[in-house]
Formats: sequence, C-alpha cells, structure tokens
Amino acid sequence: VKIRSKKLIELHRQIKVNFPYVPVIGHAYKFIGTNEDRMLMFDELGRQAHCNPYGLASFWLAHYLCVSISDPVCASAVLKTFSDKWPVTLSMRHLLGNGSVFAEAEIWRLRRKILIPVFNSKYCDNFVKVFERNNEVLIEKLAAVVGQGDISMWPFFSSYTLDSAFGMTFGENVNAQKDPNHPFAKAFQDYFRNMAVRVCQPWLFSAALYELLPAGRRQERNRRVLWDYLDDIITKKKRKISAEKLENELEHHRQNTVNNNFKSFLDLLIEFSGGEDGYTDTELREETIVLILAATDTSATTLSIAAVLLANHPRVQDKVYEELQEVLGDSERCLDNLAKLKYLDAVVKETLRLYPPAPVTVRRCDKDLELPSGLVLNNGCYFLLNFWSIHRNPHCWGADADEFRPERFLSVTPQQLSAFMPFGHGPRSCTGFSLALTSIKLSLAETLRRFRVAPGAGYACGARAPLRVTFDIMLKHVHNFEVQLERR
Ligand code: HEM
Repeated sequence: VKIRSKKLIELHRQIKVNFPYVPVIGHAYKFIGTNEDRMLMFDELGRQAHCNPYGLASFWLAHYLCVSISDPVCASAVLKTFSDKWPVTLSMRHLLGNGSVFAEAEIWRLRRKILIPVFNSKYCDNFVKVFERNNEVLIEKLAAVVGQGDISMWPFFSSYTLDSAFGMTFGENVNAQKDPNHPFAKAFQDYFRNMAVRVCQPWLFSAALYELLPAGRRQERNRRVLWDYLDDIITKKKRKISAEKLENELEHHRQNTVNNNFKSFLDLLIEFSGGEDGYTDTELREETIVLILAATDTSATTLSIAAVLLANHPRVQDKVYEELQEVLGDSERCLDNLAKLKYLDAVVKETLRLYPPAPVTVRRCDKDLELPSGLVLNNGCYFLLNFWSIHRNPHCWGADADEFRPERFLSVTPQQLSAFMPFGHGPRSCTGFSLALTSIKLSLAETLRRFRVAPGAGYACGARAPLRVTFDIMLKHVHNFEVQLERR
C-alpha cells in the first residue's frame, strides 16, 4: 500500500508539475456543489488538461487519486485496457443489480457476450418500425402545443424514447406519450430524477443511511413498482415460450432461417443465454432494465439539445430544412431516405460532440499502463474519461472547438473521428449506437419538416453563450430544453 501510494503521489506530481499554476486539487470541493457546478468542474479539468502535454489533470478525492483524461490517445488506451468501473457506480446497483452497464468486470464479460448478438442488424431492422410508430404519436403531441410560447422539449422526447425503448425491449407499449401517469413510466422517471439528486450529494452514498431517509424510502417504492412490472412481463414471456416449445424456436434459429416475427430484446436475451437453462428471471430483469435505461435519457437528451441548438442557430436549421425538402419532398416515409440526409447527420454528430449525453465515464486502474507519451499510469488510480473535454480539445478540433458548427463533420479527419467518443470506446462501449442514431435522426427529420423551432425566451445561446448544462447522471439543460414551436 505504501509503495503504491508513493507511486500515485509521484504520478500526481508528474501530471501536475507540467501545469503548476492552477492546482486542480483545489477544485475537488465542487463535487459537493450543485449539478451545474459538477459540469463546470469537468469543463475546468478539461481546460487545464488541454494545456498539459499529456492531456491529463489529476486531483485527490479523499484518498483516491483521480486522473481526468482529455487526450483521445490516452482515453483510447485506458478504455481498451480497463473494464472495471469506479465504486461510485455502486449506488446504481440498487436498481440495476449486475446489469451489464455497471456490473463488475468479471460478470460484465459474460453478459456482454450475450448482449452483442442481440444487436445484430437482422434483428434491429424490426426495431426501426417501433421508432416509426412512436414518432407518429410524438408529432401528434407536438402539434398540440404549437404557438403556445415556451415549451420544454424534454417531456415529449423522453416519453418518445421511453416508449421506443420499452417497445424494443419487450415488444409491448407503456404508452408514456399518451399516458404520462402509467405506473412504469412514472416510477422510472421519478427514480432517475431522485438518483440524479443523490449522485451529487456524497453524504447520501451510504445505502444504510439513504434507506432511512424519505427519499430512500421513495426510491424503494419506485424500485418495487419497476421490478414487479418487469417480473410480470418476464414470467409471462417465459411461460409463452415454453408453451410454444422453446426447442423448436432454438432449432429454428440454429438453422438460420429467416424469421419475420418481431423479436424483442427480451426474446433474444432468453434465446442467446440458452433458453430455459439460460438467464434467470433476475438476470433478465437486470439486463432488460439496463437496456431501457441506456436507450431512454441518452437519446432524449440528444434530441432535446439538438432542438435547442437549432432554435438558436436559425441558419443551421434552414439548411436542415432545405435538405429535408430536397431529399424527402412530400414523401410520406422518412426512413428509406435517412442515409441521404448528410447535413442532418452532421448536426446530430455536432450535437453529440459538444453535448455528449454521458459527458464522462469512469474506470479503475488495476495494473500499470505505459502510455505512448512514456507516462506510466499506476495501479490504484481512478480514471475520469472526460468525453466532454475530449470533444472540445482544441488540439483535435481547432480554435473553434467550442462552437456549434455542423459543417466540420462534412469534412471530418480520421484524427478527429478518433477524438469523437459520445458512445464510449473499446470493449465496454455502447452496443446500441446505430439504433440510437437511427431513432434520433428519424425523430428530428419528422419534427423539423413540420415545425420550426425558435429560441425560448428565458436564456441566451450562441457562439459566446454556450448552453448551461447540469450533470444529472446524463447531461441536462438548466433551462429545461425550452423552445417555441411554429408550424411550417
Ligand atoms: C444518444 C444515445 C446514446 C448514447 C450517447 C450512449 C452512450 C453510451 C456510452 C458512453 C456507453 C459506455 C459507458 C462506459 O464506457 O462506461 C454506453 C453503454 C451502453 N449503451 Fe449506450 N448510448 C446511447 C444509446 C443507446 C441505446 C439506444 C441503447 C440500446 C438500445 C444503448 C445500449 C447500451 C448498453 C447496453 C451499454 C452497456 C454496454 C456494456 O457495458 O457493455 N445505448 N452507451
């Protein structure tokens, strides 16, 4: 322990010594600040790291040495080498158990093997129809609030993404868009709202203490609603599969014949984990709730931020609209032409670059790693992969790195692409990125061809006024993603 501590102290000195003027250690206190302070801290760590030859900044969080990474080469090496996450993610296990996203590395490795084939494009094609159906409801809902002044885009997009995630995962609809009081939708949204409050208050990390507080008891009730709901679906699904003679289904799959029936994530997880001998009901619950969580707020944040950015950059919005007119004309279906919408694609990527919904992720260093720069990252430190600041690194993105300029993605360089990690990187990266991009582009195209978005009255945004955002596990907008909607 002593030797390791010495090495860590030396590592901190090496990183810090290269940028000695603003000791980052002084900023660790902001972990106790508001959710907006947290984002400001990630930003500040990043700006200091941009001035450091290693692209790193380090600070002590109690006795943990945390290394914040803003250099894409270092980030790639760390994400490819380390799979364990920080103990700070433990509180997420209250709901998710050992679900792949926060599970410890040993369990995650086994689960990832089953998760990967679930995302094979031959199954995903069917999911796109789920997006299309839910988009129709979204457009109806948006049409009802045209001309009503400032409206928050969040409830619209988050219930659209929850309906889509639930549809993909179970082949059923919770109808969050039409019925915001649906017990699952309500408990899900309330659970993550409370969780966002908790992650910013380290004194609430202790499960024993939290459970005694009213907020902890409320979370317990939410968890019960969510688990009961999912357990019921899983039990029914398993019963149905046994009745349909699971063996025939598996044989059917082995022969690799084309099955036109819709298969939900749950069907596929049961099938790939070995049918009746595969995942237990608890494991299925853990994996399915991870999928719903992973697919919901990430995509809703991207859609909502894109709407706010477009509202505040009318020239960009006009170009998107011109492209939509040119490519789609009056055609009913967007979906067949999504690949032709190059400028829209650039807008989505630029949104994800400047405002990655998961602005940071974490890893635990369990062996020494020598970087191409020669610096050795020592066993025992913890990494903060700062996607937010990798995406704003002027060495990769140029002097206008902080500006919203989708055109940069029309002539993006390979070096820039390797500095673009909104979906993570390496073996633990996002399995759903392709589905996410399809769902987001489809929704934006359908929305923007019918409505113009204009800025909300309560805030400024532009080249010199970046959006004020908070760290609520996912990135959120201080002004609640407010815009005004006008009919085209
Ligand atoms: C804009 C939308 C999305 C963004 C920005 C996003 C981002 C991410 C990131 C950054 C990670 C890796 C976290 C880490 O390295 O610690 C991740 C993991 C994951 N994502 Fe996504 N995601 C999105 C949408 C989706 C969708 C639609 C799905 C599923 C349908 C999905 C499924 C997953 C899963 C299962 C993992 C865990 C992978 C593992 O631990 O092996 N994501 N996502």
